[in-house]
Amino acid sequence: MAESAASQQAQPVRESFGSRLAAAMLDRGPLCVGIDPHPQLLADWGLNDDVAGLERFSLTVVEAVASLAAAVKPQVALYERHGSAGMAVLERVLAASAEAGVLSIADAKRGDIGSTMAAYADAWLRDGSSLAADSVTLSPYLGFESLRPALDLAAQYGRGVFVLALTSNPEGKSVQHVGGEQSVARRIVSAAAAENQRYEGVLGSVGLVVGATIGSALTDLDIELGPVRGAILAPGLGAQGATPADLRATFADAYPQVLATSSRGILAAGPSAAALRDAAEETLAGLRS
Ligand SMILES: O=c1ccn([C@@H]2O[C@H](COP(=O)(O)O)[C@@H](O)[C@H]2O)c(=O)[nH]1
Repeated sequence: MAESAASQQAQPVRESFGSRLAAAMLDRGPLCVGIDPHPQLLADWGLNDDVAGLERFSLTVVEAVASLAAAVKPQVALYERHGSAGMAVLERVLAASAEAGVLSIADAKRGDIGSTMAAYADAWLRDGSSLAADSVTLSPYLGFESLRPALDLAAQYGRGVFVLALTSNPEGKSVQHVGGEQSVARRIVSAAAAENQRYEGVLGSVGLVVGATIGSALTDLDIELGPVRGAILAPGLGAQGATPADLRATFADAYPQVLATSSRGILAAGPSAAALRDAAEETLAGLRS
């Protein structure tokens, strides 16, 4: 007899990332603080656009928000632009986040053919890698199945992935909305739901990125997020214009799965750690009300 897809999947041996994230969201609330050390923000904080400025900026954010955010999300591009020394700072930011007890999401948006994907998975998700984060963002536009090495490694190591489904930028529609009733976004959501079947009774390791700015796209494309049984990372709050009310209207019944993420909207309050905390707390209050 043919085995079902779910029973063929490797069974997770560690607590799922979804379950760890759900516990953090229950404890602290549904906020992820993005760590995006843009040159302009470094300047506004009185820091140089160099490796020392990058490190001071990033560790200040971790220290300020680690006890009140469910997760932090360093934007990898803003470390890469400083070369290998910038990536070494990112390693220290990930280590500091783990030490401070806050989950990390490396916003790397990786995606490639399977053989190369295995190397990305090793870098971001394997125990012992200096870049290993609790989770990483992935791009499925070489085909969802090309992400297989990362999907399997995440499950094996109790880590997570967030797959781009409906991104917060206006240009995303030109790819993600294509396909009518079987839109690209809908297929990605279904594939994520199938992956999470390997988990029983808890949120699985595969989350999705669905922007807070997408308006009525879920309804227009007939997409339900509840059956995914994974966390929804929602960027777009704050600097991109979305409000907590938009999040509630957009996600409706799926709102409890949503981890809202804001970077510049909170980071603009720095460099004072107290002011950063206040900004994060104000955002959290809006998400809870
Ligand atoms: O659809 C997406 C996916 C990722 N992002 C990333 O989130 C932050 C948003 O920063 P803000 O300053 O809060 O606008 C940034 O790192 C993006 O690359 C996204 O915005 N939308």
